[in-house]
Amino acid sequence: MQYISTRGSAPTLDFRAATLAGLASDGGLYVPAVWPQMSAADIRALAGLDYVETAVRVMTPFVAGVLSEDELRALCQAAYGRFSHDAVTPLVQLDHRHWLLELFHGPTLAFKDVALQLLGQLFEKFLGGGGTDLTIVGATSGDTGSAAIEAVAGREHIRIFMLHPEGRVSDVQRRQMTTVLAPNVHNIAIDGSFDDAQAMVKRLFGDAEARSALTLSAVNSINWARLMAQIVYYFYAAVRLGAPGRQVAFSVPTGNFGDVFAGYVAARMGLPVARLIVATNVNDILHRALSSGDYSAGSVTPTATPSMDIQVSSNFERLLFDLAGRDGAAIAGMMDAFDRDRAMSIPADMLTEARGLFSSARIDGDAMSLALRWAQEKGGQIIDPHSAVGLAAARALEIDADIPVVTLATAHPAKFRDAVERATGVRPALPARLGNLFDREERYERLPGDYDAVKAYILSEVARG
Ligand SMILES: Cc1ncc(COP(=O)(O)O)c(C=O)c1O
Ligand SMILES: N[C@@H](CCOP(=O)(O)O)C(=O)O
Repeated sequence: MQYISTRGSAPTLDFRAATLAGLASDGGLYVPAVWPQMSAADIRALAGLDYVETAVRVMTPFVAGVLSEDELRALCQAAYGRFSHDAVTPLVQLDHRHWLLELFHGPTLAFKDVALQLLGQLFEKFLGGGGTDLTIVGATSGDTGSAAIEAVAGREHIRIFMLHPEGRVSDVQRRQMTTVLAPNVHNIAIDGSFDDAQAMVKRLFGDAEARSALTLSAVNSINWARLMAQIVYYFYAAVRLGAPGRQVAFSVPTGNFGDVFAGYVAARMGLPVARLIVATNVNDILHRALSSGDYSAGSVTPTATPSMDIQVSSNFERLLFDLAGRDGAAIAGMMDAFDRDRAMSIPADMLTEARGLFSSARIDGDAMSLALRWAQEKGGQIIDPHSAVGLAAARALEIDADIPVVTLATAHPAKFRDAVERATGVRPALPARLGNLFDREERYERLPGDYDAVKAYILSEVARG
């Protein structure tokens, strides 16, 4: 499989090179040159397979030419052997038509582990012979940070710098990052939003001085390998609910558009996805884009769902690329204009096509709390606020009654104990696997929301060795 950039002018790469590159050199995002296809028979054959075997069948075409099926299987076994549930991503039924897909049974209790545990293995495999020292620079609104740090802490040939918006992640999320004291881990709290942090990361990739001093890679969902691993659980869930003989709808709490884009890829590969519901909090750029074509970024409003406090959704570019007929030059033009104006209008024909599969809803704090209580009272589940945004959207939108609706439960409720307690009266206990999180020493650097200051810090830390 070859990978091409959404902006059309970066070199075409194989899976290994695309994974190590993270972001394309023209500022675009890598996508497979073609979407692999799974026939109804291929999908039917997934019935009864465990998570690892499902992962191998779904991901093999994406790694073709770089990893054999057996190599991929070994990496998946190592990655998913660290999950606390045998099913890796179990389905839980809430009522006659609503289901939760629990994606938080990995080491850091959020869906990010599903991809980042595998990405850690891939980095190790690709750098195994030594030679290259990789500098990973990432931005997090809370969950990617700890999952990425967990996946690479202590690994040789890798250094990670993780930027988070100071004061805008939960105390559990912050401590999951800042109490990892491995020498290759650098946490940076910036004065700004996740969007500011993400913009700095992307700018670094385009900075000639930084590129000559560092071999950069990415752990955010701008890295294709992140999304590839997330496609698997759409197949795993849908097959358990009757695919390919039955359509399934998914509701996805959305921020950077990575998780729901993985669902889009599953649909493009042949999975019978009736609808993908893009559920946003009040930072609703994606809801506005999909409902009215208005893709304009306002400022970020802090909410009880901090991981989704995002206004510039990187992976939306990957959808636009497909909607524009894979015209890289057109996307480069659109994205340049967006960078300049922080706003764009989605052309009507592209919007109509997107709406054939995507619906959207904006869920405010009250609706989120109501969904938390509904899950508690009707479904017997204490869920996290992000998952509640997805559930609220799933219940608000009309989907044919015979189609099961799966809400992606993206984080464990214990990561957001205060918000869950406010809505439900229940304070979720921290799972034992987090250990003595609140007794451990924290270490992080505080920096202004200034690109030059962040770049100087990264370059000086790398130079110190
Ligand atoms: C708990 C949680 N839910 C939902 C999201 C949104 O996912 P995405 O950014 O892939 O849209 C995130 C962060 O990305 C998250 O951490
Ligand atoms: N919600 C994320 C934000 C970064 O998204 P990513 O999926 O692109 O890494 C977080 O928790 O950090």
